Amino acid sequence: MRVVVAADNAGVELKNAVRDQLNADERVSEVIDLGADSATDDTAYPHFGIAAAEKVAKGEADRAILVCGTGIGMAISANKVPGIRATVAHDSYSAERSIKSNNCQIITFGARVIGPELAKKITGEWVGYTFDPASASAAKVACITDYETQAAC
Ligand SMILES: O=C[C@H](O)[C@H](O)COP(=O)(O)O
Repeated sequence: MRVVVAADNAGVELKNAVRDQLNADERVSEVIDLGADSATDDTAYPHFGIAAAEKVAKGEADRAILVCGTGIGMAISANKVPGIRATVAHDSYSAERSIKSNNCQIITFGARVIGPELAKKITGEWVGYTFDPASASAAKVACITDYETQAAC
């Protein structure tokens, strides 16, 4: 699994902690860090969120974890990229269902909301989940995709 990580200045520290854990996870083949590299980088979160989501949408990565102050701005930004399903996931159950129900490629964390230990725990669990295209959830996700591509659903 290839995972992109990115954060704005509010999320740099948590992003780095998540990145380091992903790098140590043998289930993860590649971690692509798009920055920010420093809390002094004041590039706004949409630039990071959109860049990360585009990498996933292009097939250059499988998933992404994005961090800002709340996780909300990153989720909104990533969801503007066609084909991307992103959500804030500050608890284990939501992170699990983001994959199993919604086939989300991206979860986001708010560094002002969640602590590093819980974020790392959720990250480890999240890597282990896969979406079942034969599940009853698949048609529901397909409805979203159909809307996005302007087909009826
Ligand atoms: O969703 C936005 C993020 O939380 C960001 O880190 C902070 O945004 P703000 O400076 O506009 O509050």
